[in-house]
Amino acid sequence: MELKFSKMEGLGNDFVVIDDREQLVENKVSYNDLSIRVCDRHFGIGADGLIVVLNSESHDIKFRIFNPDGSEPEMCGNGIRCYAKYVHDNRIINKLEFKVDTLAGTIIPKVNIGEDGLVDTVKVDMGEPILKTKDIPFISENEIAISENLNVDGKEVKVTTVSMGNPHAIIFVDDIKTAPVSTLGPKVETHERFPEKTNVEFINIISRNEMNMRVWERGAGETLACGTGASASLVAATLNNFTDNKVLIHLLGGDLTIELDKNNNHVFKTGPATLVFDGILKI
Ligand SMILES: N[C@@H](CCC[C@H](N)C(=O)O)C(=O)O
Repeated sequence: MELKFSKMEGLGNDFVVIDDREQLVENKVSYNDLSIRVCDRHFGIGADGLIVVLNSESHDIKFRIFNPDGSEPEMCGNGIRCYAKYVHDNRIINKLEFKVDTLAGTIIPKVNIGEDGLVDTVKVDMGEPILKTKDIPFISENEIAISENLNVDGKEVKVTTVSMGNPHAIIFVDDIKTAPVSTLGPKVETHERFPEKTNVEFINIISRNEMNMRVWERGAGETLACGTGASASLVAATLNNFTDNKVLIHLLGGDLTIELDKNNNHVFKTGPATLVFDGILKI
């Protein structure tokens, strides 16, 4: 079978996007196995995730995302912008704002059209952050974990935990360049107090409206950017009273603007989405 795909990226967080509304792919191969295959940077296309476009009975359209290790996370902030560009530019959805069915609930992207008539940037209503440790899930005696000690190899590391539908542990550091992303990241990701594992963000505060971020993603390793991670990090920074409600976040792959709307407690994220190339894969 020949499978059409688009290779897309949002701030260097890159994805293989496929349209399986007719479920022809799923009848042939599991999305989990396909993700392991296509995400491989040596033997596959190379990506931080596989995104699948599906029909939804309750929403305009449905989104599923798979990590390079084959696991299925609930949401992906950079991925949803690429997805919004894909469904708009391929005329699957003919609206500028639409409701997407995800494992993290309803997500609402609003696309901005560039001079070429195609989607340029996307503003996403990421919904409300989840703070209760039992819902993240993070095993803790506290209802909410703000700079709580986590014992890693005998040393205490302070984590603030937030879910944007998927789990995040935020660690504040003095220097982003020397942050122990590839050493501490995997240990926190697989720590026994995170029963569903976690994404791990390292944040360096620059001012009350600007910060640096690096991320160790669950099921993927260090990536150039993470949209749910950036959203969770703003929430964590406000919980610690380090920033105001709107921040510019510098990631390895570029900048994101994130805002926590105090009126409805929703997080809004604005950033680019880019088509890298289209291709055909034999499966
Ligand atoms: N890159 C994403 C997050 C993708 C899912 C994550 N690895 C997880 O397992 O939760 C983003 O931009 O949010």
